[in-house]
Amino acid sequence: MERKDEAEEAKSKVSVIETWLRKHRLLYVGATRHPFIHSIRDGSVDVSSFKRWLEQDYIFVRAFVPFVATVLLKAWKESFDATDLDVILSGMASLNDEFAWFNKEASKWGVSLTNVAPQKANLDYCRFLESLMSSEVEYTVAITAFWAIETVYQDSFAHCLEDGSNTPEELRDTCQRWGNDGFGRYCHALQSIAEHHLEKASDDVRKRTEAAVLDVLEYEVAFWNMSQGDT
Ligand SMILES: Cc1ncc(CNC=O)c(N)n1
Repeated sequence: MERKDEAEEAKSKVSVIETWLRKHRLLYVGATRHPFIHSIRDGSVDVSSFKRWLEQDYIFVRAFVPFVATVLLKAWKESFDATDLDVILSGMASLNDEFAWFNKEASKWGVSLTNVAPQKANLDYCRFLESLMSSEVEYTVAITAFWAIETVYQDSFAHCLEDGSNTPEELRDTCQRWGNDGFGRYCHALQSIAEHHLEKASDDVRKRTEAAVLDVLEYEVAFWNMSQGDT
């Protein structure tokens, strides 16, 4: 029995991304099971924290669009697989809907999205996005960072919709936005694309991609901290 398990394990080679997720498990869990997410899931969330998150996230997503545009540009230049473009474009299309959603959500909560000052954790994260927009950053680095950014939200908000969660009705829309199955499939598609490029990448590019993923996870933790008011 044991022998067979070992043989099975040897056959299914662990992917680069899976290896990183195992290696950096604590940080990944820190980003996707943050106290802010727990508070949404158990219904104890502080309304002012949620509103702060909403205001700040709108600013972040404004900066995220040009980042995704540069990922699209790199895919067009550096990837010979047309599905890369299709998947990234579908991500851009959902960002378009997201702005309409932010406006609707803001009016529901009595929040104004204009004239919000970005907080430090947000500025830092946006500056990091901007650094990834440089044409000197390889497509492999950029698409994998993109996957990580989307996946943190997918994993976090899907957790708030699982059986046994106690997410308040008025927050379910937010959780659905990123926690729905379609968004989950889109994140998997991004993961396959990233993995495909990582398999072919040089050690140097792989190292820099791993560092970028770790940066993303750290910025996400800081972003949740900021939302809770502990900047
Ligand atoms: C801070 C942060 N990280 C990831 C996402 C999800 N991507 C686009 O919406 C987001 N909205 N905000």
